[in-house]
Amino acid sequence: MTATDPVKLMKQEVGKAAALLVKSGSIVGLGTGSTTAYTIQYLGDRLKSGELKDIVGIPTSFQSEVLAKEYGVPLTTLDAVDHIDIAIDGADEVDPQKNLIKGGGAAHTREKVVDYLASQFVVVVDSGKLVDRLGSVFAVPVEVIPMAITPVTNAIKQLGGKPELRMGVKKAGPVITDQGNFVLDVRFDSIDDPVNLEKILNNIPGVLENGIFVNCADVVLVGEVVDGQPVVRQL
Ligand SMILES: O=C(CO)[C@H](O)[C@H](O)COP(=O)(O)O
Repeated sequence: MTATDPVKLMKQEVGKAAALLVKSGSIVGLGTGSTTAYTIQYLGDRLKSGELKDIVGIPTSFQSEVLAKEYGVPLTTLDAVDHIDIAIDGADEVDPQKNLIKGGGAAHTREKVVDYLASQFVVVVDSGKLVDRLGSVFAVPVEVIPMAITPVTNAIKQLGGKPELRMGVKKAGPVITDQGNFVLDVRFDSIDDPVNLEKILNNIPGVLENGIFVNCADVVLVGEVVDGQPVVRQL
């Protein structure tokens, strides 16, 4: 089925383009979000047609696990493999140095584990995700263990951030991550040094992981619509 909404169309094309990069016999990191949902679907299609064989996926969330099962992509765990050949994952912001903000789906902790382990990390985004500077549009998601939410909130305010507890949709109360934690979405006036900010945030006791991904992406595929037609280019 082909999407008609332009953003969905971009996500579909770029998700499919990334699925075509996967070779038979690969161990594949399966990202989270609406773009990688298309990747997982196309991986399943390629497996069903016999064009692709013997791949196993490592999911980065319950969402990607459920989708992989739905589309027939066999799964494994990090305990059973010694490497990941390729990881394909979305992002909420991408800067010109290929630094990312991730975690729109509150999956950034598992995503960071899988994406950093991969020999090749391919990012799939629609063109609306490209920014000159991280933090321009999207807040930085920070996963926090629940008992530390107050001191972590205070520490982030001391750093000049504006934290907001992420609330559930169709669920009363805060979002609970796949690990059972809370997420603070933190706005900063300007992120001048993402490398340093990533470390500083992770050094606050009670923080599990934040959504700044630096020096990690190998390839960024960008979906665009040109003259009404979806095209994919490499950043
Ligand atoms: O980081 C993520 C989930 O934690 C997603 O990859 C990111 O939010 C992009 O999602 P989408 O493809 O739906 O725009």
